[in-house]
Amino acid sequence: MAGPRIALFGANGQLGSDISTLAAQRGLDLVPVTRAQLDASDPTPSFDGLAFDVAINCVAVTRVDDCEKDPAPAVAINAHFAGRLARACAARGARLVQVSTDYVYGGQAQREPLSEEIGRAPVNVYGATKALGEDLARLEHDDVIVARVASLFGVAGASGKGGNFVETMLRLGQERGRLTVVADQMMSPTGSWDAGEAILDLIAAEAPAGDYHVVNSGAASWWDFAARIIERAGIAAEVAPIPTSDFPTPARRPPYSALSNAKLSTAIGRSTPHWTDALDRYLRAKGRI
Ligand SMILES: NC(=O)C1=CN([C@@H]2O[C@H](COP(=O)(O)OP(=O)(O)OC[C@H]3O[C@@H](n4cnc5c(N)ncnc54)[C@H](OP(=O)(O)O)[C@@H]3O)[C@@H](O)[C@H]2O)C=CC1
Ligand SMILES: Cc1cn([C@H]2C[C@H](O)[C@@H](COP(=O)(O)OP(=O)(O)O[C@H]3O[C@@H](C)C(=O)[C@@H](O)[C@H]3O)O2)c(=O)[nH]c1=O
Repeated sequence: MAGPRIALFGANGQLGSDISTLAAQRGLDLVPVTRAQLDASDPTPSFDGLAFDVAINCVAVTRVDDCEKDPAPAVAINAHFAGRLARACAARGARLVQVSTDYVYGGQAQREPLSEEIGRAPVNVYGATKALGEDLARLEHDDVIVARVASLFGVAGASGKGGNFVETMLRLGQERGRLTVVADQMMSPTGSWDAGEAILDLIAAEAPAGDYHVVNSGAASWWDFAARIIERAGIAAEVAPIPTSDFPTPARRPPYSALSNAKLSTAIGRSTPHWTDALDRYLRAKGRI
């Protein structure tokens, strides 16, 4: 076993399961922590018996519309648990990698890839609770890396969502033959495998504490993303672009949350693959191409 001992909270999730696999491949000393061992909604969670040098927090409530309808679980898990874990890290002198989201943005005017310098402006409860989680973690501890990932797709699928956008598009494309997808929301599609690689690289590089946009290269609208998924999987379905006003949802989505990953590239000494490359690897892993 090499390097620091890493405790991975949310180890069974979409991102967590890829990080577990990657850590095993790299021969890292990783301790998976799952819901069965620790309930993140507990106001007094016990971290007793857990020894680690770095914690990665992949725990979250990820159903964006549910957060809007009932904020309480997201406030407890996305926000307060991050603060509680940060306090436990501070007590141990351990670094915290707090996984966050592009949905901390959305209210800003800028329409070019956002750097870490721009102010956060969430437009929904999920994003607001993730932003609060970042803040509470930093209040409790100096040594926090906030790793903002986005629009994740990984082979396990998000356990909270019961899948991911790629699987939804593949299913709807086969069932309906015609999809309508919003073309006026720009973001950074990101394979959870590549996000996991970059997070482990940040840890290995002992990158300075602070915020990092941990995303694949390139930006896309959800329509661009859907059209590419359907085309690469060879599904005979039309993908029609629509405005957000034609797809009402309980929670607003950011009109623009494409992220610049230049700071990440500098920190880990490489750029991340383009999202189309990550999508091809995902579809291959799923036996779709
Ligand atoms: N999915 C996405 O598109 C994006 C996700 N993110 C962020 O990435 C991170 C990982 O998300 P992802 O892997 O996709 O999502 P998942 O829903 O797959 O993972 C969430 C994890 O949180 C765990 N969890 C939820 N509630 C509790 C609880 N009460 N106690 C203990 N564990 C709990 C889940 O456990 P269990 O497996 O037992 O349910 C799961 O392991 C999160 O921080 C999320 O906010 C950011 C941008 C995009
Ligand atoms: C299924 C579907 C969705 N859409 C729209 C709705 C929405 O605006 C957009 C994205 O859809 P979803 O609801 O699947 O995505 P959403 O749950 O908003 O995804 C977000 O999840 C959280 C956890 C994050 O942190 C974000 O980075 C982001 O990945 O696509 C269509 O236009 N047509 C469709 O058929």
